[in-house]
Amino acid sequence: MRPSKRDEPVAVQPFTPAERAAVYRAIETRRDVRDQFLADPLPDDLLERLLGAAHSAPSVGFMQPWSFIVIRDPQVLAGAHRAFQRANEEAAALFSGERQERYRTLKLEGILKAPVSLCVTCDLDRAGSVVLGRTHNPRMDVYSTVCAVQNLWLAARAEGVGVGWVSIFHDADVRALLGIPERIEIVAWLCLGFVDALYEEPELAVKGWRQRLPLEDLVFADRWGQRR
Ligand SMILES: Cc1cc2c(cc1C)N(C[C@H](O)[C@H](O)[C@H](O)COP(=O)(O)O)c1[nH]c(=O)[nH]c(=O)c1N2
Repeated sequence: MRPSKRDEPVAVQPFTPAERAAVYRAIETRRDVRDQFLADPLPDDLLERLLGAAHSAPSVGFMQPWSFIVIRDPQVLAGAHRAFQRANEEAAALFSGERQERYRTLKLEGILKAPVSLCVTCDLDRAGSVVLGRTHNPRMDVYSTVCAVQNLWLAARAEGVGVGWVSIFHDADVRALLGIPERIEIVAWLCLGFVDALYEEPELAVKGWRQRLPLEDLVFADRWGQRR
């Protein structure tokens, strides 16, 4: 049987300098958004493009383990906000002294301000129990789902849409709120909405919580810990 065209790689078209710059600009100016969401609803076609970007992510064995729950119901959003508040209080209590005071000043979610939230889940059984590339590391499906989140986050930046990842929840609260079965892993709660202002640096750095580490401290040569 002759291979069809689809069976052969095609010549790559190099990115123009402007296209390349746009990719790096999206990466470098992407921010986690908590408070800058505008109330304007996200058009359906825009949301579809963002979901399409997420669905273009790499995945182990091409299992595409992700699902996306689009949440606009004010009651569900209010329930998520209450779940956040409960968990955030517990989290605050784990810091002490000045650190705890600073923690309490941080804004760590935008659930009620963002017009839509997305819950990104991972179905560990989507491609059966034996998955190409996952046999020796069962976490690979969750890693794949995180790739989908990052694709969406970068595409959103290019669309003028802010994304805020909220992870200060008890898993069981989100599961009950959204009716997620036990066998499905919850990976991310993302708040989405248009933004017209973003911090130039991570907000946690701007607010003095933690600074960006020097890249040269994180890159080794040939052996872990061995400086270049
Ligand atoms: C897995 C995961 C989980 C969370 C986050 C990120 C990721 C990757 N971040 C956002 C995080 O604080 C932020 O990415 C860093 O501070 C760096 O800032 P920029 O994303 O560059 O703006 C985050 N932020 C927040 O305010 N509340 C949260 O619960 C979380 N949870």
